[in-house]
Amino acid sequence: MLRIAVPNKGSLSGPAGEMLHEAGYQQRRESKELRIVDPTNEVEFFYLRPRDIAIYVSSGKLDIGITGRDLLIDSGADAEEILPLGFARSTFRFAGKPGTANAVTDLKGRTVATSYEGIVAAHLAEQGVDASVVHLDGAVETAIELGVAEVIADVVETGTSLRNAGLEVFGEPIMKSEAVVIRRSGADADEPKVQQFLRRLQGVLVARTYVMMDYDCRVEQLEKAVALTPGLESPTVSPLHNEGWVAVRAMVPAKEAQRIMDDLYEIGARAILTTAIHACRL
Ligand SMILES: Nc1ncnc2c1ncn2[C@@H]1O[C@H](COP(=O)(O)OP(=O)(O)OP(=O)(O)O)[C@@H](O)[C@H]1O
Ligand SMILES: O=P(O)(O)OC[C@H]1O[C@H](OP(=O)(O)OP(=O)(O)O)[C@H](O)[C@@H]1O
Ligand SMILES: [Mg+2]
Repeated sequence: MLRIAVPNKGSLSGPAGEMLHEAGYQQRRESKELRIVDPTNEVEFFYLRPRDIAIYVSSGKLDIGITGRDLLIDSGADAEEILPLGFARSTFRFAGKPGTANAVTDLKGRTVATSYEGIVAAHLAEQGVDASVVHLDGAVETAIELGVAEVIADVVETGTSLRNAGLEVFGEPIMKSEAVVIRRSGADADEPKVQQFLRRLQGVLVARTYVMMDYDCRVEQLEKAVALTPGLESPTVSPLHNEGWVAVRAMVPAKEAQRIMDDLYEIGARAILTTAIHACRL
């Protein structure tokens, strides 16, 4: 049975559960449940604190985990990312009151508050900057107002939390993060159960980002039309009863679907339809 760690709280928890559900896995019904077995798919899910997931996975007791790239790196655990999942996207940055600093090199001798001590200490060392790091569990934006630190390093998504605290980012982004699937470093990459799990999640990612497009066009326009909708492999082209016409079917990126429909119409394609993809194996 495959043993998988899933975030039990925070920004990662809801979207991770939704993705697993879309991939056909049974998920817990109550937020207090700490583990469940999905007997049909022969998987056991452990609902753990996102911060602890890399540690459990690196111990080898759990095969796979879903966590944030920033949390994985911060933990220093011996685990590696095997599939990015596209949600909980964030950037990790320094911030302070306007005018406090312009670059990481300005932090020499100063104090930085963060919940991600591992990332910050490593970044400061890499840049050769000698600064102190204070660990706080969360809401680090308030640390400056209350005099615990002059600078913070935190997750930024919309920037609302920083603005509300009267803070501004400075320096280069320290890292970009998103939810990722992890496993123990060097674990068997070809394990069939792991591969099947990854294919299912990849199927969800594709189903979320692509739509199926169908249209009819005249044979003379086919090459131009296919250039607009090349599909992932190659589009399906079928003859129509009306001579000189063909029906074309191809997957297209959902974000570009309306523009592609306009372009297809321009070159004479008609009956252009898009439909959602519910599941997929590439
Ligand atoms: N506002 C946000 N937008 C996008 N991703 C976020 C946001 N806040 C945190 N994350 C991401 O979520 C992960 C942190 O999850 P975690 O559950 O520890 O924190 P949280 O979502 O802030 O919840 P908590 O209330 O427990 O602090 C990290 O990968 C981080 O990059
Ligand atoms: O740029 P924004 O869109 O404002 O998002 C970033 C904020 O979201 C997270 O905080 P959270 O609400 O999880 O609280 P925490 O600081 O206690 O983790 C993060 O720590 C930032 O404070
Ligand atoms: Mg948080």
